[in-house]
Amino acid sequence: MIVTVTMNPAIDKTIEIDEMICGGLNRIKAFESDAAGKGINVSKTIKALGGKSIAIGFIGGDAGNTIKNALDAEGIENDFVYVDGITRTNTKVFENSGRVTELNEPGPNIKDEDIEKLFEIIEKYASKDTLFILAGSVPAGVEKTIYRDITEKVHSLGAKVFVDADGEIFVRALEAKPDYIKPNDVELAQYCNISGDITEDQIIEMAEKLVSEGIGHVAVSMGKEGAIFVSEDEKFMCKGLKVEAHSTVGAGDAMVAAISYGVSEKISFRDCARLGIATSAGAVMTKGTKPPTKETVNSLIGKVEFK
Ligand SMILES: Nc1ncnc2c1ncn2[C@@H]1O[C@H](COP(=O)(O)OP(=O)(O)O)[C@@H](O)[C@H]1O
Ligand SMILES: O=P(O)(O)OC[C@H]1O[C@](O)(COP(=O)(O)O)[C@@H](O)[C@@H]1O
Repeated sequence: MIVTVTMNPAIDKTIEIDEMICGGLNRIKAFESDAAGKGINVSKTIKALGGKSIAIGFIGGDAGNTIKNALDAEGIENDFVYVDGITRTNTKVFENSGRVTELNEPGPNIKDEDIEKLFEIIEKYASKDTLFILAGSVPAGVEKTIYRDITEKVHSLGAKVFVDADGEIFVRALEAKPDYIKPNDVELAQYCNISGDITEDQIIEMAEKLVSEGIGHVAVSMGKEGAIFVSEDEKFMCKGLKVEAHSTVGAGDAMVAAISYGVSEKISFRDCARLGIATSAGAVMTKGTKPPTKETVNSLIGKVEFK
């Protein structure tokens, strides 16, 4: 069973404009809204791949209900804690040049009692057959150590954990040795205090170090360049696929989803990587924050090359 935990869900509002006029009037050409937030995107992509997951986390207000209704409509099981505040809206501005500007809101205030309820739900699902996906930022009121604490709790119940986060939340999560992580190259560089571009050799070196410290599997995504995958037994790089890019928002979540789905289907790490590259490339081809169809993924998977 896969359980996605989204502390800070969002309605992603994708806006298309010709060119951003900062400090002036911008006319919107087209817009669309999607139920999102990292774990929710993972659940939607797992569904698109033919798998099942349960989406949990905090939702509130009309935006929270919109997210729940969207998941219900897609047949994605969910078990949220309802909070007093309102689930955020994240605005993604697309310009003709392809430049994307993301404006992510902080999210509602979470109370201690909400966190306690979430832990009860988490413990309910935690068993040796569960893979938890802890993904994205955390809203106000939630300590940056929360992913570490959840990882320790569910590890003690035999479950596995996949962390996709950045900054302090990521650093603190590593203390509990998650089984899978997927930083992107920029996040990894930040973690290693590398200013400027991180090289492939530096990524491999750092991923190997993390594995030697007890992180089970490390996938480092590098945008259109592809990704590097390291575990105790294996190390390989996959080139990014050449596709017509519409929106890279959600590409990382698509990779997390594909690897998690692959793990739940007990396929090899190499095949998880192959599926991750194909699914994330497919996600880039969709507009807004939408997963690719299974047909698109199937049409891309044979094109994945290992280096
Ligand atoms: N322009 C692109 N063309 C093809 N694949 C892409 C492109 N951008 C991202 N991807 C795929 O999506 C994966 C995740 O993208 P990345 O931008 O690194 O993640 P994140 O969204 O977490 O920052 C990449 O490893 C790659 O496989
Ligand atoms: O919780 P955060 O870090 O603010 O990120 C949330 C945002 O990231 C996304 O999940 C997309 O993430 P990726 O592009 O990394 O896959 C959006 O749908 C959402 O608005």
